[in-house]
Amino acid sequence: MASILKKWLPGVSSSVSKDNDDDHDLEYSIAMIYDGPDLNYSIPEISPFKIDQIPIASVASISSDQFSVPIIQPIVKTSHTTPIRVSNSVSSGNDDKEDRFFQNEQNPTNSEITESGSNSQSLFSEISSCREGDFKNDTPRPTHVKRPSNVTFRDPESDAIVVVRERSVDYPESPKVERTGKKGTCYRCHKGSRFTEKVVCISCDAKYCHNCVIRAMGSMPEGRKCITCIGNRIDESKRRTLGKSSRMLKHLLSELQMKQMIYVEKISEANQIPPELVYVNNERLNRKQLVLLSSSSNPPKKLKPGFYWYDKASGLWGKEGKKPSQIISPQLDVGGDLKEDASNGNTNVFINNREITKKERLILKAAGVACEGKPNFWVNADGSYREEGQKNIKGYIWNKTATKLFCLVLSLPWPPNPVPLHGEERVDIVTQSCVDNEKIYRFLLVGSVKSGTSTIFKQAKLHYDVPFSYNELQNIKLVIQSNLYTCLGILLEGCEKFHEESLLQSRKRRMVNDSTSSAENTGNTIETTVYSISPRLKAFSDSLIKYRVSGNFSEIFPAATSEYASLAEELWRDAAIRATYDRRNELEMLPRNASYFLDRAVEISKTDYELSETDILYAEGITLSDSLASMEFSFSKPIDEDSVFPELRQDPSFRYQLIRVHPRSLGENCKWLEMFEDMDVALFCVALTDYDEYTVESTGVSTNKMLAAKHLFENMIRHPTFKDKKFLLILSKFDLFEEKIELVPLTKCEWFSDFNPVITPNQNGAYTSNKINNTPLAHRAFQFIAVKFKKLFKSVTKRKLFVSLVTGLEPDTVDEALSYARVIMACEKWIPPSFKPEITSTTFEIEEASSF
Ligand SMILES: Nc1nc2c(ncn2[C@@H]2O[C@H](COP(=O)(O)OP(=O)(O)OP(=O)(O)O)[C@@H](O)[C@H]2O)c(=O)[nH]1
Ligand SMILES: [Mg+2]
Repeated sequence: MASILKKWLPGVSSSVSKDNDDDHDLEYSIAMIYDGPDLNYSIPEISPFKIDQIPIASVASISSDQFSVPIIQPIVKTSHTTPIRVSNSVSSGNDDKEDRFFQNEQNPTNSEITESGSNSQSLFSEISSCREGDFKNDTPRPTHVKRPSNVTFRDPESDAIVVVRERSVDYPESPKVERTGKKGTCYRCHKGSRFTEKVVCISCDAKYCHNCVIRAMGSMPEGRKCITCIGNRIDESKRRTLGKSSRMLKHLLSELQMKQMIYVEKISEANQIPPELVYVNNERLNRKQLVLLSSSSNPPKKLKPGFYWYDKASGLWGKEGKKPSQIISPQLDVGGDLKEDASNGNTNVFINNREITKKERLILKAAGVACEGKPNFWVNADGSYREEGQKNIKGYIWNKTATKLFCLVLSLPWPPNPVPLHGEERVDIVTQSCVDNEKIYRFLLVGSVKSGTSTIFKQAKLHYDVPFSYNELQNIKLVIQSNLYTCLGILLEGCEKFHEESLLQSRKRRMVNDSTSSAENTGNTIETTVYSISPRLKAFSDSLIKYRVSGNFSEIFPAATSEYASLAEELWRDAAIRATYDRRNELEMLPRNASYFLDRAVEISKTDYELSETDILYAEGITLSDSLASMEFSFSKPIDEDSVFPELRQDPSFRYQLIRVHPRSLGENCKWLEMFEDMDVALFCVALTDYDEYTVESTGVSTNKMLAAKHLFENMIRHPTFKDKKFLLILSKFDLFEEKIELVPLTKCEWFSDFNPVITPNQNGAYTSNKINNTPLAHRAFQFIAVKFKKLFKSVTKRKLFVSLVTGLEPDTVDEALSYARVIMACEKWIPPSFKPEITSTTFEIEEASSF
């Protein structure tokens, strides 16, 4: 490239550098120095990274097929430049408007561009003489748009003048921290040198050494950011490093903590691209469109603020004014209409109304497409093309080896799945995936709050022999130990409440009895003392109540837990607490398994306390932060020999991953579900017992938990990333449900108000309360709930919902549910539609039409 320039312009020296900014977009940045009589610009050899600092001389990123004689112009700032072809009568209306759009105080004035030659001058003058106010109103003007720099060239083939135009989005920089120490040292302790390994804050660029990083960044709720930067946007130049692991952090954090850090760094709201900085086909995106774009099955790679064009029919995608860089998911409802000049092609050949570039024309030729005349091809996502106005498909662009070769050579994108899947080819692919035992199949486990997802996750770990990590066990221990004190706190609160109630009652009685005998008063005094805690335990009880309020264990109980164990046990044995525990049904907050742990207070508080399997299962949670837990496993047994899925008989070699996410981590309206787009089956867990329970939201509104679960379910199945996913509904806590349904009618939940089991007499003519047509009431109610969810799912997705009944404390039911998920996935993935057997929609069949 440099030698070509020298040949054409003897007075011009140049330096050429590769711009590796985009995977598919290898281009050359050229800095030119013209040393002619009128101009005296002199720039030493420059590195591509310093291009921005060059005050004069044009630095352009140009494609090899689009220039002839460079004419030098001053520039203000360059990051990306875009060649557009214009005729002497200057640009089209749209170009006009766009260039007006770029005018601001930074623009070079007309006088600054006089060196550009008369053609380009008149062109530029005409563009810049348009008033900014004329710009299209429906596209809001970004407040931080940098002005384009322009370079004009003469096209060798057409003699037309080519203007290289730049458009880039500007945005408020994240504040950079000021270094107080020497260059290369740690920003906190000022020790070390530039060779010391450091972790960099993705927002302010501060760098911390091994000793300081945790102190400076704390628990990293938004990933690698200083505590003071939490909530700040990230430095855009670091966007590509988001979610990348760091060697130093790997040593400092546990595997799980590392995973969580990576996860939150990727999903935190503050770290996302502001949608208003992304333009597609000249239209600014909103949050919904950005999520749609980035959660599509094939999203733009390394998306960053900027201007892009997108061909919705074919999925072709590129930076504005440039050749396509990728083929993304087609038919996404983002951006405006594709413009003819979106990629600045100059070939007279059009694809879906866009004039293509010369490189693309080569691809068409390689695919055997006749490009004579001024053809306009309609190209679909599968590569099929037809000529404008014609019905018949003329052929496929992407299924030729030559096309692929040309795409590789010309750095043009190649579709992710170019072969049309039909006939024999499809069967080959099916067979291929069956032997592909390297791949991991992923199940995402999500559920409403306290639906039992952690219990299922832990049960699966125990059942499939997946060891708990040291950290997980420590976390569970900590949860159990702090729960012990939480339960005691709940009991104490209850105790106080009952004490006050009985005081009030005895006062009332005393007033009534004042006129009667004094003997009865003695009895009332005894009643109030039942709920009085022994004075010896007063200080400890006060601390427990404080802990209930603050939730900060180490602050309230600074010594080791073992120090308080005997006090905890003594309190648990106290008569007042016992009397309160007898009324535990009135204490909503008290977990059912409280006595299991309280009975063993001393043992649990010991430092060498060893967890049993039951302890693990009964303990709430799996991670302290409750955000994300993941395990890999293999099924212990293959699918039955007589199974309809022979492909799965070799199954033990396949690996599966179960990922449990707390709904809180999915954000409002499950917006972060897009992170889990590569999941094979979504397991949605609902506790059957939720139907008569309530949750109080942050707004103070109390909502029925079953309706809250329904709401979460709807959000998930409507989410663009999950709308085509297989769903398995897990209805959990069946053991508790069996007990509850006998006492509390299902109609307590308004969604189930039409549950009206027809109770028919048994063979002896007798009516039994707990059996309907010989089906236990709990099963009938379960089926009713399952059908409610199935109907809801069908109405939204037009597809079938699979349902499984689970008791988290029973390993077999958990195994059954996960095995069922495997069958559902296998059926979807590997069995060609024509061979697909009908799988039942529940682990045991539901008669949808039957009366309840
Ligand atoms: N009896 C019984 N208890 C269960 C069952 N499943 C869960 N539990 C209990 O219900 C409580 C909540 O269960 P978790 O597994 O922690 O529920 P979760 O979905 O993780 O809830 P979050 O902490 O909100 O995420 C725990 O005390 C469990 O021991 C079950 O099938 N039967
Ligand atoms: Mg939990």
